[in-house]
Amino acid sequence: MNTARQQAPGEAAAARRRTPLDILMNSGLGKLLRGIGIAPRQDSGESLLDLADALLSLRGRASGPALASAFFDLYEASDVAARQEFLAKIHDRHPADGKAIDKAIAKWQEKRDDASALALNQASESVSRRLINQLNLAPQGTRRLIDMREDLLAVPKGAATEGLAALDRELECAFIAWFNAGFLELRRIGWDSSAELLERIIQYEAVHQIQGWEDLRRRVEPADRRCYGFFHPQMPEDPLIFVEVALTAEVPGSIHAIISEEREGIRPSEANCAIFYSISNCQVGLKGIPFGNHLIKRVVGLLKKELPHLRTFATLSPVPGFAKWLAKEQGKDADGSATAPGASDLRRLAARYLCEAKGKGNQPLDPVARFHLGNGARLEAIHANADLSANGQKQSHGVMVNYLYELSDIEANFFALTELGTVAASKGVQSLLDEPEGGNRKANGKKAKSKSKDALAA
Ligand SMILES: CC(C)(COP(=O)(O)OP(=O)(O)OC[C@H]1O[C@@H](n2cnc3c(N)ncnc32)[C@H](O)[C@@H]1OP(=O)(O)O)[C@@H](O)C(=O)NCCC(=O)NCCSC(=O)CC(=O)O
Repeated sequence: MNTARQQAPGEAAAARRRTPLDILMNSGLGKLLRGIGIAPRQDSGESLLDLADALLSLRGRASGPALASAFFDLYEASDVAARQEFLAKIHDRHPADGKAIDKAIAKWQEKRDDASALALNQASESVSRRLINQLNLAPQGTRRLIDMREDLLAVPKGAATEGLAALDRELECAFIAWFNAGFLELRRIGWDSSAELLERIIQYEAVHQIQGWEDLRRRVEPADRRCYGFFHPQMPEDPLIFVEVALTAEVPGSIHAIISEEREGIRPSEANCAIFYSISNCQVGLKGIPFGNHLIKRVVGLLKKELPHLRTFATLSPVPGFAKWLAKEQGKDADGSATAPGASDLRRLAARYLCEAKGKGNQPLDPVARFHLGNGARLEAIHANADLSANGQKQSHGVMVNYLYELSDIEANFFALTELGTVAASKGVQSLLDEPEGGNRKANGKKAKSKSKDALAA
């Protein structure tokens, strides 16, 4: 006998209209919340705050993960304004407990032992950090916290507050610990990887756009092509960062040689070089958590093991800030609309830009140079007409460069950059810098602050 009750007209629609908050409050958890005097209000920015309070007061109880899950259901069903309102208020809602800190300091001054040091540490732990740890217990908690930080980073600069900055610092600190490279899995991504993962690779590629499935296939399937990513156990089909590698006979001087449809493949046994030609961070919410350095070094290690005959590990990299810098040098609008000089002049100017132009903290101005040189690589070669795509022309007048990863030199290169402000550059690049001034160079008499490997070793 069918005992199912017929739904009255409109009942189904009413059920559909029930918000995640209604559902929560009608569940066992809702009863528990009411039992401890917490009754979230309907306005979702406020009810998120109420639910966060409940989570904090339920510390240590078995219902924590279920409540964390309910919190995220409500958070994700809220519009971006309500989500950001919650983020703006939550940190300030729970200021540090000054009395508890004073008491712990007094105890530390009296005893100066491990127990009082630990008590001081606990007393000064921010409530936001506790909340983050509680939320991480929800199903997919880490992934959902990353998305939450993406919301936080999207708050317009004008609306930034100290509370938001403090919450961001707490999230960043938690992520630095959870995404320590030691916990991450390095995996090869191939044509046989899941469709979900491959779709994400197309979406996340930030350097040389992937023009659909066939283009992707050319980058991950042939024996002389590799793609590797770092994965977190909670996000097995969603990479944190990935790098595309070409196995080649020689170090290439143009991107066409690597991604063109007509290129002729080689057998891995014939390859001398592993060329990193595209590395992309994937998760906006993990901004500031560095993975790239570890990824490149781990991939070099892996390839050396698999193909011990490989001699050269280098990149073929864009120079994204070059056209803008050149326009400024030439006194044109800083929109990159400078007239491009001839090829040899371009290489000389690019050498100056990469070795001498400095930004914040006296670091290389170009973001990609900052990344590779900061990893201890050496600026090896500069190529004109190397990226003829519209984007390549716009950002660097077609210039691309090779950074060389010579594992034995990495520490010295890094030291020279950070301690002396000196860019490690090959003899070829050095000679570009030494060419007499002319054309567009401003006569400022500045001496090149870069050294060849040999000069550094001397
Ligand atoms: C290169 C990275 C993996 C480095 O990651 P990090 O975590 O170390 O650094 P980050 O992401 O915080 O970036 C530092 C600052 O540089 C800026 N930045 C980074 N890449 C940029 C680019 N291509 N054009 C303009 N700005 C760029 C960031 O916005 C940020 O600015 P702010 O500090 O103001 O917020 C990543 O930045 C990234 O995915 N970039 C986009 C893709 C890219 O350019 N890849 C490198 C070129 S390919 C390549 O070189 C070959 C290869 O290696 O395979």
